[in-house]
Amino acid sequence: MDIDTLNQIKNNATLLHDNQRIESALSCLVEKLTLDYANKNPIFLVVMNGGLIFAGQLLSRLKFPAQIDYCHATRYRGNTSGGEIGWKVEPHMDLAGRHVVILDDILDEGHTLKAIIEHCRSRKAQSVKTLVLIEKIHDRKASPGMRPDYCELETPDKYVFGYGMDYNHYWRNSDEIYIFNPERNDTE
Ligand SMILES: O=P(O)(O)OC[C@H]1O[C@H](OP(=O)(O)OP(=O)(O)O)[C@H](O)[C@@H]1O
Ligand code: HPA
Repeated sequence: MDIDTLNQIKNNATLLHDNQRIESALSCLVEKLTLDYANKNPIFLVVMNGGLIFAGQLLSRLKFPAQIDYCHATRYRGNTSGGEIGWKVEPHMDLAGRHVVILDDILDEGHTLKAIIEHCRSRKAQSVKTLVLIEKIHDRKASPGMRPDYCELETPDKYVFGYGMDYNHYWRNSDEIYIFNPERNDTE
């Protein structure tokens, strides 16, 4: 995609959460995680690539000891609708007996988190919780009623990008979250 088109995608998008809103969501999450994990020696398992920005901004604010690992499972591959989940990198650390918090950018249909939760349980984690920046509201969840354990932001059932979430592999670097407007672009 050329640079003009990519700039147009962002100019034609609708701002959903500005940086101030995201910062206050991060502050709430820091409070909750501190209450729940300060004495638990947790592992934050970051789901690449989408969890990268959120993890960097959030985890550096935590004032208690924690370990960070990552994994990479993908099902969108730059598209705006998901396919089969594929593991690219499994968690490296020994999860047995540990409190694991899976950190990702978005819970959309939830197939990604569901697969990672099952993986952590199969490796005998003592507890497994989910922490996402944003939750998409619709009734197509991988398990009916599936919700993240920690999350402060919501989006309607639209494709969103920014703050780790990509449009066609771009714009993860935006510090705000936007709704993609397909009708204003001739890309899809
Ligand atoms: O709830 P779901 O419907 O499963 O979708 C959420 C997942 O999709 C995105 O990852 P993607 O597959 O695009 O990989 P990426 O992070 O490498 O872009 C996002 O980062 C989540 O991990
Ligand atoms: O709305 C989305 N935006 C970016 N990545 C995603 N992965 C699942 N849903 C989305």
